[in-house]
Amino acid sequence: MIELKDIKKIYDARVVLDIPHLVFDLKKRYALIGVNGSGKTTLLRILAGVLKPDSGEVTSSTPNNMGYMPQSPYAFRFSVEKNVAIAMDKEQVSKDQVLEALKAVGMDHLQHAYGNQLSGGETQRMALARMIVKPCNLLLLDEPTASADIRGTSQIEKALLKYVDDNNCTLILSTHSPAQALRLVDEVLFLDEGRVIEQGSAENVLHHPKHPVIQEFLDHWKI
Ligand SMILES: Nc1ncnc2c1ncn2[C@@H]1O[C@H](COP(=O)(O)OP(=O)(O)OP(=O)(O)O)[C@@H](O)[C@H]1O
Repeated sequence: MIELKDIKKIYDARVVLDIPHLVFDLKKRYALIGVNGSGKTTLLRILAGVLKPDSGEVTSSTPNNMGYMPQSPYAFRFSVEKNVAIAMDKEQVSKDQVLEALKAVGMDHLQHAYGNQLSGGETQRMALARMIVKPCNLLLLDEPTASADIRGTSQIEKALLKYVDDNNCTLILSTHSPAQALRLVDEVLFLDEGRVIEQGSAENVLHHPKHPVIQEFLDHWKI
């Protein structure tokens, strides 16, 4: 398990993340949901170890071989296939593996294009291929389909689920889409102003929320 104790992140005297205690079960898949600025990225960055909390600690019961995809992934100024291969050590790189990862996210037709000339949705898919080209046991994804269209979203979700199953991997992602959380994860953590205000099965939190803030959030999704 991954355990967070007394985590606080403060910017300009404002507490943007305040998590007294939180446990992630390594066998489960989680979604962080909440409005803009509720602390999803901050929490993911602390879990990934790229941001230090101002207080508290994160501990893990097993060593983590982690993959972290930020909200705006980096695209290098060379080919898409090289952008993906860069995730691996030189001696490990196999062209077939790279192509397979690109195929899984529907990007194989762009393998020779320049990484830095892709659209936003294509860049996101390339970055996801970079994640899934190598095995890991903890995948942290910050809004992995934010720039993808409906077809891209479905391709990414399919590739993600397969990867997580094949690698027995813990998944923690942030999303704005309750429907996506219901498709992908076991548990939802709903964040509001830096606090987890509700946690439970995706079904319970998103179909039977206890907190009025969550109900209001969900009302915006009704069509
Ligand atoms: N480097 C920083 N300096 C000052 N404030 C910051 C910094 N990084 C984040 N914040 C603030 O912390 C709060 C939480 O930001 P965070 O990016 O975690 O939110 P989020 O839930 O991921 O939002 P979004 O849905 O827009 O991605 C926001 O109010 C943001 O303005």
